[in-house]
Amino acid sequence: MDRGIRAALEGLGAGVPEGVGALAGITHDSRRAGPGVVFVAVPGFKRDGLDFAPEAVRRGSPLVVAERDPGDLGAPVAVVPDAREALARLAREAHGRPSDSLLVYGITGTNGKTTTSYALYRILREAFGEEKCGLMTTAETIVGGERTQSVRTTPESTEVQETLAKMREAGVERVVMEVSSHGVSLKRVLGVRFSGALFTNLTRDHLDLHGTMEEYYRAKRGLFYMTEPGAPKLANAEDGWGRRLAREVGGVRTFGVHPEADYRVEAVRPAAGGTEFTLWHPEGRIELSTPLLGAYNVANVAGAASLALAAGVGESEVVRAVGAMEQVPGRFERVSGVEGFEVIVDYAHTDVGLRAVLEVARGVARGRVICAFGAAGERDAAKRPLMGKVASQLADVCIVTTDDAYGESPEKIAREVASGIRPGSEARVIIDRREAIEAAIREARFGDVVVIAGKGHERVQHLPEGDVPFHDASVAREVLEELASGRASGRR
Ligand SMILES: CC(=O)N[C@H]1[C@@H](OP(=O)(O)OP(=O)(O)OC[C@H]2O[C@@H](n3ccc(=O)[nH]c3=O)[C@H](O)[C@@H]2O)O[C@H](CO)[C@@H](O)[C@@H]1O[C@H](C)C(=O)N[C@@H](C)C(=O)N[C@H](CCC(=O)O)C(=O)O
Ligand SMILES: Nc1ncnc2c1ncn2[C@@H]1O[C@H](COP(=O)(O)OP(=O)(O)OP(=O)(O)O)[C@@H](O)[C@H]1O
Repeated sequence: MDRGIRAALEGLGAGVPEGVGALAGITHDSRRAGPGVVFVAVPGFKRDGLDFAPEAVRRGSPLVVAERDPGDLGAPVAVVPDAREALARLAREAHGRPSDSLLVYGITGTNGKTTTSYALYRILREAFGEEKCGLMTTAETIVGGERTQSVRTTPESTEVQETLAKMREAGVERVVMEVSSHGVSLKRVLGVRFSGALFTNLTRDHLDLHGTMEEYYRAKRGLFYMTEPGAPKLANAEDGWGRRLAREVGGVRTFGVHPEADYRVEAVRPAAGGTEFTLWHPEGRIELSTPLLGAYNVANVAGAASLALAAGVGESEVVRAVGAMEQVPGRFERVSGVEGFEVIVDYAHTDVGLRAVLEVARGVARGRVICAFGAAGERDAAKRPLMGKVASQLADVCIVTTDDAYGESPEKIAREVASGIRPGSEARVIIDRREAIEAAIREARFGDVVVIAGKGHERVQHLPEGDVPFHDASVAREVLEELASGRASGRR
């Protein structure tokens, strides 16, 4: 590790000053600093990492890497032009360039990244075995079958490289990695060698970071420029940005129901407990049957199948794996109950995601669709009324509640969401998420579908007063149990 870090610093034109002892790690977080651990001071959105350099040095960091030398830190400072880039390059070298020994497939886009990643991971598992495959998504990280919950979609470069190194050491050969636009823009995946890339779609989100859709698109496109020439690259032909990507970047092929798609989807039909469709590919066609519901999941599964075929996986493995796909945590997750209605937990947190899940819910419902949802704080505020509008168009009853408010007022966010609700719709605001879920479930009657949208697999709710444990599916289960026991004892 020491040699790798020194070489990377030299590569950045900084070098390690005389007398610095053995280097044993890299961090951007002073709370993780320690003897031998190099502290990289990143100028953040909220704070300047340099403010924490004295703490890192106190904890034992022998070297600080920063964009300027504030003087007298008590440790030498290596000055670099771009701290995030330095962090990524140092992390890659510190871990011995793990992606050079792996085949890493990056999945990007606004919606569908996690589902597409799980589908591709399932196919690779079928073809190469569980112990040879890894997965990094918003929901989980899986190393050779061992699962841990994720905190972020694409973590900082130190964690990306560390996880890839862990995978390499465990004997993993192929990795599916969900890559967020933050991951590209904030250089979290810089230095990862990608052996395949896929673009799902681009709709309004994260403009708080990117400013414009053009910049947001360019961030996603960045993944394709980091992908090896000649490696399989796929873009969704149903999406205008996807078609643009295919025109702009050499070697990108397209998938979807679009008539000119290279991997063309045809004859989509509902089947018992799922969906069937035909996928034409350059060497023929396959009939796919997936337990997932909805047109958007056809796009997700078709994308994953196309990338797998382009990467050389056999048709029969693709067909078998797609047919055996497991529940993706928090994506159209059915919470079982005995009440004669369905409760669905879904991660939809944009107007597009909400439309997608509510359309499927409408298809499943024999009665009404009841939707409890909210919008996140400190994130692109313009999507809030759009979410209210979509929910009131597609659900019979809307309950606006709190998502992750972070430091923002939940009441203010809810007002902004509710401002988009169509006049005359049946809608309520219940700020407390638990109470909102309870109200939605108590409202349901035989044949109805309750959709609890926004937090999916997540187990923490970020509120102005701090983080609290919260898991939509567990809360829904508790409410259903209360209802069942109340009914058994004659209450209700
Ligand atoms: C906008 C954004 O992405 N912010 C991330 C960024 O924050 P920042 O640069 O503003 O950091 P900061 O808090 O100002 O601190 C500056 C520096 O001081 C350091 N520090 C801070 C405190 C301390 O005690 N000691 C210390 O050394 C920090 O480690 C950091 O390097 O760097 C921090 C350190 O890694 C992240 O925790 C933080 O993610 C926040 C929590 C976050 O919510 N990010 C989301 C928006 C995100 O990244 N989402 C994407 C997209 C998901 C999707 O597609 O929907 C994702 O990939 O997950
Ligand atoms: N291809 C798609 N098009 C539109 N909406 C989709 C698509 N796939 C999934 N969705 C909706 O978006 C939600 C999130 O899906 P998924 O987790 O697969 O996307 P994601 O891109 O990983 O999201 P995030 O970046 O926030 O992690 C789903 O629960 C569903 O409601």
